[in-house]
Amino acid sequence: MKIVMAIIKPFKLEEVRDALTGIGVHGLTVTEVKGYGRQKGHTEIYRGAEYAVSFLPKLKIEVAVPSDQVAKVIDAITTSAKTGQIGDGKIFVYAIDQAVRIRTGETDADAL
Ligand SMILES: Nc1ncnc2c1ncn2[C@@H]1O[C@H](COP(=O)(O)OP(=O)(O)OP(=O)(O)O)[C@@H](O)[C@H]1O
Repeated sequence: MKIVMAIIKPFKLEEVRDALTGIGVHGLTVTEVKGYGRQKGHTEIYRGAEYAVSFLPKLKIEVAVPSDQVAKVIDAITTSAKTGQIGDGKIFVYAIDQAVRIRTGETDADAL
């Protein structure tokens, strides 16, 4: 199993969620975060205004999926979160050892 973690522009959340639902992803976690990428010192448009970038609001999305679904999830996020402008975000993938559904005690792929 893997966690696919994506940092996206906040206004892209609905599109990304719809794309993930469309490929059968049943759950995700969203966290409000702040960050910057390589454009630091340049500018980025946020809610119609141009900002000199230090830390900009972003959303962090985390999806736990079986390893064989990672490529599909990355593709769905990339396609739905992309504007083509700077600051579109990044995707990081890392391994997880275990998953448990608290209500039933199911584990690993059955718990996702
Ligand atoms: N190396 C990194 N490590 C951790 N988080 C990062 C890293 N790079 C970017 N991020 C996070 O991703 C967000 C979006 O990154 P961003 O798209 O601005 O990266 P970039 O490399 O400048 O790409 P672009 O050229 O598309 O602007 C940042 O605000 C930050 O939260």
